[in-house]
Amino acid sequence: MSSPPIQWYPGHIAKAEKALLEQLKRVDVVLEVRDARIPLSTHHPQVDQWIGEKGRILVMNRMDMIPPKAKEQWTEWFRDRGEEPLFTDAQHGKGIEAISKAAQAAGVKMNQRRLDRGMLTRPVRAVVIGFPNVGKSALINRLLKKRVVESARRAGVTRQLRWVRISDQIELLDAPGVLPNKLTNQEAAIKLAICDDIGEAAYDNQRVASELIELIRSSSALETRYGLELGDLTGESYLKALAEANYKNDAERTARQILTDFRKGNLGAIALEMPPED
Ligand SMILES: Nc1nc2c(ncn2[C@@H]2O[C@H](COP(=O)(O)OP(=O)(O)OP(=O)(O)O)[C@@H](O)[C@H]2O)c(=O)[nH]1
Repeated sequence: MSSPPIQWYPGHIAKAEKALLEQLKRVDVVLEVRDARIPLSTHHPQVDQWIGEKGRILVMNRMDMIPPKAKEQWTEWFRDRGEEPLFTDAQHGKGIEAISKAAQAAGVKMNQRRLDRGMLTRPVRAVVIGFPNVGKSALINRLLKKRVVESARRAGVTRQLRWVRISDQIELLDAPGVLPNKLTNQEAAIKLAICDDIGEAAYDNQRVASELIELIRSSSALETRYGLELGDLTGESYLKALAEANYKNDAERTARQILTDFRKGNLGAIALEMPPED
């Protein structure tokens, strides 16, 4: 199919990047949130450079949306690279305690360095960052144990700065940092669009749904949900066939339905990315 590439608007990128750097300047520790369904595509190539020497906690959110096996394999893959991913389900409040503990541990290290330099100790300062809609606000609310940050299904609802206390030892910026994405890698852009992690980019639902069909073809999720065999059909042909069978030939409505079903978990727990072979 020859629809235009998925793009974000350059003005947004410059503005988002500036806001993000302002937030990062103020903190000791960064909670980097990724979507567990697509841990690589929700990794921003510049994030390591932006975080620099600060502590980083790697949060894999939406763990409820991937099979336990995928979680195990990703954990092993990241550990082989010296990283410890912490899996959360911010919607239902799972795995949150481990995040607070990790932030606290980072604070202990920071305060040891301060004491070594003859300075007073203070609470560790942290910020949650990640792509649009990965669950940053939901995570902040869970860390605070209350709903103070607006958490919405729409991408891009995040606002400005305020410190909130999670405990005696941790202060958190209540507004998450949104990672701007230039979307130069189209394969990643499509996965972000499928997962609704793309913010205000424009894209073609039918193309994105066709790609989703291709990506999940080895599972029986589509047959189970829609009662239509995939067989050897391409994603595009399956979309057409399903539109004809169930949706009065309306391919656009069919595409939106498939995407909504995937995003709501109606197709089951599916990882769209698995650790790459070495
Ligand atoms: N199933 C599931 N849904 C989640 C999880 N975390 C967040 N959500 C849902 O994902 C949607 C987006 O969550 P938000 O917390 O608003 O995401 P955000 O990253 O703050 O979004 P922006 O403000 O747009 O950058 C909401 O509908 C949440 O309820 C999770 O772990 N599992």
